[in-house]
Amino acid sequence: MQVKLKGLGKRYNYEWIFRNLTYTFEAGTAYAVLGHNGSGKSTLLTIMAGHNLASEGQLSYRLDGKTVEHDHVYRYLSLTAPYLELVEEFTLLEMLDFHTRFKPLRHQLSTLALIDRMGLQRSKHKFVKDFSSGMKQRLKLGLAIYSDSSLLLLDEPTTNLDQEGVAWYQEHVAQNKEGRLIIVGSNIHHEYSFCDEQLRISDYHVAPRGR
Ligand SMILES: Nc1ncnc2c1ncn2[C@@H]1O[C@H](COP(=O)(O)OP(=O)(O)OP(=O)(O)O)[C@@H](O)[C@H]1O
Repeated sequence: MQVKLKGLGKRYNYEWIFRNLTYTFEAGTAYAVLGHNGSGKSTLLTIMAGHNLASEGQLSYRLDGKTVEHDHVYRYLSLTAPYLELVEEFTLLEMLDFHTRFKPLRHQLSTLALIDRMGLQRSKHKFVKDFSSGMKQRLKLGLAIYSDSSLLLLDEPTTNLDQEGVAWYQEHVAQNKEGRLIIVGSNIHHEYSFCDEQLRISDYHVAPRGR
């Protein structure tokens, strides 16, 4: 998937978060969207995912040389972010069965094989609400990384992960990078060290009047 942003801007009420963002994210490349807390990384990722609307400018998506309509982009993307909720009332197996009904896994991976890859074999029948915060994060990442998507959006991907979890994330994202557009919203080096390109959202901030 290729995503082109042309003159993109986002404003909440009277506050411009970023403006004049013209940039092309190329297929098969991993990008880090960098910036301090509150700089607009999540806002940009949610706009690209179609969960949020830009205030000005255009976005366009292309896959294998064909334009993808905005209404269809959700079919080709997977996203993980701290604000996204899992279905707490499901067991792990139920959660995966539910998810894969809408979004199949890469390379026809079975749900049991995904559980193995997430290292959650002993928690198959555990309710998601009883998972630790690190287990929940691993599950969210597993679902995003292993969904059959050409656009993978990872917002603060190692939130709640310990050192072993971070190593797990790095290994699995590297193994599933090829051929995909990956965009990581982050300000922690170990989350985006595998990325090929960097975009600083602060380059698109608007100086307050009078400065
Ligand atoms: N729904 C909203 N309504 C009003 N303002 C919002 C809304 N969502 C985000 N903002 C504001 O937009 C700015 C950018 O927020 P955003 O969450 O995109 O930043 P971020 O770079 O992802 O931050 P962090 O690193 O803390 O996650 C902040 O000033 C935030 O308060």
